[in-house]
Amino acid sequence: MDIIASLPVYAAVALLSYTLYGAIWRLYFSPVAKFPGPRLAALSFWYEFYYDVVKGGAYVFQIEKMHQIYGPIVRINPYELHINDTDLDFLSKLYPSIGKEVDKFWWSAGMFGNTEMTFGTIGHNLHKMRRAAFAKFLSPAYIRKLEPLLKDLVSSMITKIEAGLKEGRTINLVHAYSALTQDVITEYCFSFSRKCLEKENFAPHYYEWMQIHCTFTPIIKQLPWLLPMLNKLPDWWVKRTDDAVWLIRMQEAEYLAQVRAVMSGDDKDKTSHITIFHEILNEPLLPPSEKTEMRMKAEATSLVGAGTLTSAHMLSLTTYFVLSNHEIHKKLSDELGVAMPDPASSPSQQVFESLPYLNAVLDEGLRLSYGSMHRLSRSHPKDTLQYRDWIIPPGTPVGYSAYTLHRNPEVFPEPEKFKPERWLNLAPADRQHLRAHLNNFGRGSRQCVGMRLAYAELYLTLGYLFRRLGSKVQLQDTEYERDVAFLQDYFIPAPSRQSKGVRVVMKLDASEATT
Ligand code: HEM
Repeated sequence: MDIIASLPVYAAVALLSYTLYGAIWRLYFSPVAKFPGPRLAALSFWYEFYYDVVKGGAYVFQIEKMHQIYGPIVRINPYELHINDTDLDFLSKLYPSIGKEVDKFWWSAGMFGNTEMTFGTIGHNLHKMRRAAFAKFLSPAYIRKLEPLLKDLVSSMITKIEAGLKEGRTINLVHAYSALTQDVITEYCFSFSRKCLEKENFAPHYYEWMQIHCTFTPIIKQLPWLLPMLNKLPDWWVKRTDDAVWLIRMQEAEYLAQVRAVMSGDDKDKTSHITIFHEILNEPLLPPSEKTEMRMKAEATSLVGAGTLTSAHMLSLTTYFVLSNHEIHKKLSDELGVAMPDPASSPSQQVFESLPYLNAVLDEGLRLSYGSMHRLSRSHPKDTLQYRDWIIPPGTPVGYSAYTLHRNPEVFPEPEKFKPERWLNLAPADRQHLRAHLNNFGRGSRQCVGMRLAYAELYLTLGYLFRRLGSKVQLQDTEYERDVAFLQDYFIPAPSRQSKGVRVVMKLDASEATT
C-alpha cells in the first residue's frame, strides 16, 4: 500500500533525474557540446519554439543575431549547427551533388506534414530513388518542349491583368502571379489545370490556402504529433471549428482526386502531354510501395506548393522594386524595347537570358526574396566534416540560410537595398563568384528540382510583363515593409500579416503611353 502511495513521488523523481541527466548531457557531453551558442538553445527545442511558434517564424532573425555574438558557426538547438560565412568552400562540402551520402535532418524534414514527399525524405538513398522518378521531367530539355504552354499562360495572365486595369480595377499581382504559377504546375503535374487565371480575381483563395499551410510549418516541426492527431478529427468537426485546418484538408482532398484520376486512367482524354504523375507511376524502378495513393498525394501537395508560392513571391517583390524606381524601370524598359521590338510577340526564354540588365534585376530579385528563408540542414551520416578549425562529427545536422547569406554586407554592401547595379560591369569570373553567394534553390543532390521551370517562369513573366504593360501600370497603396518585405520564415518566406500584396492600377496617362 505504502509503495503504491509513493508511486507518484518515485515517478516525479525519475522524471526529474532523467531531465537533469538529459540537460547535463546536452550541455557537456553531446557531440556538439563544444560549439558556441546560447545555453538555452542547447538545452531544449523550446528556445526555437518561442521564436518560431510564439513570435511567428522569427528564429531566423535570432540566428542572425547569434552569429553576431558567437561567430560564423553556432549551435542553434540541442543537435543542430548553423553557419554564416562568406567563404563558400564549406558550402560545397556540405551540399555535394554526387559521391557522398547526405541525409536531411529528421527534425525539419517533416515540417510540411510528412516525410513521404521527395522534399521531406530523410535518407539519402530513398531520396535519390524518389527524385530520379520525375527529375528528368523538369530537365532543361523538357522545359523547352513545354515552353509554348508556358508562353500561352504568361500571355493569358497579362491579357487578363490589362483587361482588369482597363475596367478601372486594382490588380493584386501576388494573386495574378500565384494563379499563373499554380496553373503551370498543375498542368505539369496532372492532366488538369486549376485554371486560376480564368477565375475571378485570379482565385485568391488558392493562394491563401497555401499561405495558411506554410504558417503551420513551425508548429508541425515543433509538435510532430499534432498533425496526425488533427487528421483524425472528423470533417464535420473541423469544418465547424477550424477554418485553417479545413482549408488544408480541402486542398489535400483535391490533390487526392487528381492523383486518383491519373492512377485510374480516368484522365486519359484530358491531356495532350505526359505529366509528372504519369511519369512517376510509370517508372519501373519505383516499387509499388512508392506508388501508393497517400504517397502520391504527399508528392502532389509538395510539388504544387513548391511550384507556386516561391516563384510568385519572387515575381511580386521584383515587380514592386522595378515599379517603385523610375531609373531601374526605364533601364529595363529600354533594354526590353530593343530585344522585343513588337510587344505582342512572344520571344523565347533564350532571348531574355542574354539581356544584362534583366539578368541583374532578376538576380537582385532572387537575392531579396531568398527562396527559402529557412536553413537547409544536412547531415553526413558517414563522414566527419572540417569547417575552419572545427571538427563536425558524422551525423550532425548543419545548415546555411539564404537569408543570412544574401544579406551579408561584406558581399552585398547595403544589403537591404535593391540594386541591380551590383551585378553589372563585373568580369565574368567575378559575376560568377558573386552569384555563388545566392542560395535560393539550395545546392547539391537536393537542390530544387524545379529550378529550370522556375527560371523559365521568371524570365518570360518579367520580360513579357514589363514590355507589354510596364508603361501602363503604377503601384497602388503598396508599402515595402507592410506589403512586400519577407518578414516571416515559414520555410517559404512570408510578408507581414498585414500585407495586402503588390497592387497596381492603370497609369493616368497610360492611353498616351508608347509600347
Ligand atoms: C523561384 C522559384 C523556386 C524557388 C526559390 C525554390 C526553392 C527551393 C528550395 C530552397 C528547395 C529546398 C532545397 C533543399 O531542401 O535543400 C526546393 C526544393 C524543391 N523544389 Fe523548388 N523552388 C522554386 C520553384 C520550384 C518549382 C517551380 C517547382 C516545381 C516543380 C519546385 C519543386 C521543388 C521540389 C520537388 C523540391 C524538393 C527537391 C528534393 O528534395 O530533391 N520548386 N526548392
